Amino acid sequence: MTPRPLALSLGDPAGVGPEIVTKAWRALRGAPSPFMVVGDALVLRAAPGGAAPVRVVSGPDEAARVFAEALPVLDLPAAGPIVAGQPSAAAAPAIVRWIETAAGLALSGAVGGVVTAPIAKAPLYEAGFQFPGHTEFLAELTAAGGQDGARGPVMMLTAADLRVALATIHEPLARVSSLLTIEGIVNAGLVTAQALRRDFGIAAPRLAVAGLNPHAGESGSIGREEVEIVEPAVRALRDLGVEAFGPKPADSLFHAEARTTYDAVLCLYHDQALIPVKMLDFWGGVNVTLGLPIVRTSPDHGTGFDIAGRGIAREDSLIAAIRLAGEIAARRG
Ligand SMILES: NC(=O)C1=CN([C@@H]2O[C@H](COP(=O)(O)OP(=O)(O)OC[C@H]3O[C@@H](n4cnc5c(N)ncnc54)[C@H](O)[C@@H]3O)[C@@H](O)[C@H]2O)C=CC1
Ligand SMILES: NCC(=O)COP(=O)(O)O
Repeated sequence: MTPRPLALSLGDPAGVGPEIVTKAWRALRGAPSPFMVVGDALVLRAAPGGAAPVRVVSGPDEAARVFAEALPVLDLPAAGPIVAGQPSAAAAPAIVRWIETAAGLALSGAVGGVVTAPIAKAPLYEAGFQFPGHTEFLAELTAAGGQDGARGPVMMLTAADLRVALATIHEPLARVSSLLTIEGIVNAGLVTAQALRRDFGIAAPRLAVAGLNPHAGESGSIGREEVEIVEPAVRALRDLGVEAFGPKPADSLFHAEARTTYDAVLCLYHDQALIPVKMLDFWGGVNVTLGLPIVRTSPDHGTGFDIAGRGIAREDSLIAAIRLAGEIAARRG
């Protein structure tokens, strides 16, 4: 039987997306899990790094059939001109439509999941996009879909032996403290534990919870968030059957020995989570959205406008994202 392909939204066509998608197809064309690009065929044909045979397809079934010979694309052209390295708000409606179409195909079960190539937020905001990123947009698009257990979205990044989940995502640092709540941390912990079991096959996941302040607040003398919010949240998670511990000082949570003591860290803000992942393996890192009715992964890097069009972008992180989406889709059956 031909496997259900993944839908891969092309992301910002002026970024590294078209190049890394083309390179990923070359690397994976013989692999068992095919993908179909939802994007612009003309842009893909012009991608740097060596032309790939691009085939316009009518849907996932045809994509799965042609994948070994050609890069399949569901062609939804963007308003031009598309110039590598020069993002434009004119492309925003197409970028958004590619994500919506991929999510719709996943919700209907026509594809096994969604992989998103990077978008830049600024040109989308200029065109009226209302969401901080894919994570929140996909949560909105799939809000009516059925979901067992706790509901996300929770952003997780994985690299090598490290997984980090985020209690807050794209928030200004000055607002993080006021956004942390016991309920929010408990929900993020439940979503993460559930995903570790269901999507990553870890039967009894261990969850370290990071502190916010230096030394995790030093018993309340360097900040009260740990005592008033994080500790009660960890207790509540334990009462709900999650093997959670913390708050742990974040500066000593990420070295190799510490990483053997947990299956994931629940971090309290964006850079606390993403810096260790990108330090450990920038090229192999993957962004996964947890707690949605669909599977969604993405490379850990952004649009790379500074190198777009030069043929030097690395496809490794996108390949890791495609592989992980295929694995999670297979686990979910
Ligand atoms: N999943 C997504 O959609 C993400 C989107 N972004 C967006 O990307 C835009 C640019 O963000 P930056 O902070 O500049 O991060 P970036 O990841 O685009 O670039 C950081 C550095 O990594 C390099 N780089 C990125 N991808 C590469 C690749 N495939 N191969 C070789 N080098 C690569 C770039 O040249 C740059 O030097 C922002 O608008 C941000 O919102 C950022 C992260 C993830
Ligand atoms: N820093 C991660 C990032 O910007 C990706 O966000 P999203 O588009 O996956 O929500």
